[in-house]
Amino acid sequence: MNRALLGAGRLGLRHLGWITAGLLISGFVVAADQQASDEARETVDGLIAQVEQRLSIAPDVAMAKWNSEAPINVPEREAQILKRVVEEAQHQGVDHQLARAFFQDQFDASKAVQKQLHQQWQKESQPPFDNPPNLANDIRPQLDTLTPQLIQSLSEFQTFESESAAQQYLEESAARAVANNEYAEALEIALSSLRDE
Ligand SMILES: O=C(O)C(=O)C[C@]1(C(=O)O)C=C[C@@H](O)C=C1
Repeated sequence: MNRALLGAGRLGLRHLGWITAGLLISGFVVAADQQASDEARETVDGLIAQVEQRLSIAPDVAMAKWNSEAPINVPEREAQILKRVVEEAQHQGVDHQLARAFFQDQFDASKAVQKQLHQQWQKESQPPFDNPPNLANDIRPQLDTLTPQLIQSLSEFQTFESESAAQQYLEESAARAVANNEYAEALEIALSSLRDE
């Protein structure tokens, strides 16, 4: 074998070594990913679905307030919810700072949807709606039902949040949900403290 051939052979072997190492490492990474996200996937998807469900109530809130001309921002109602959130979080062993930040995001997301719709209805000179949903009797009780369910999901999420594979899955799943939601910017707000973890 001449020198050139020998050199090419050595180079080939060296490359083969790197390629094999690369394949092995990526194989481990993929395997680790699957293992972690297998269990976390359901929790993450469940939590995102509940966040979307809560946000899907915001147009009803907007309709009720369009008719009643009540303010979009109601700090005393937010404070009342947050008080229960902190109590329930303590009860379920959820970090109350995360719970507070998460619920504040939900309020901010709802307000973003309400503002967007009110601006749109203003432009369209929308008259009051026929049979609007009732804020006190229908809508707020629906939101109150979701509160402990969201805290339960937050508690499950906390067991995975330090796993990078679960975070990565949350990132992918959240991006997908945002891309498919009519109120993308608001959903982005609603998921922001989870993605910061
Ligand atoms: O209950 C209302 O009035 C709402 O607008 C809903 C909601 C919430 O998401 O829970 C959002 C904004 C308000 O500041 C208070 C509460």
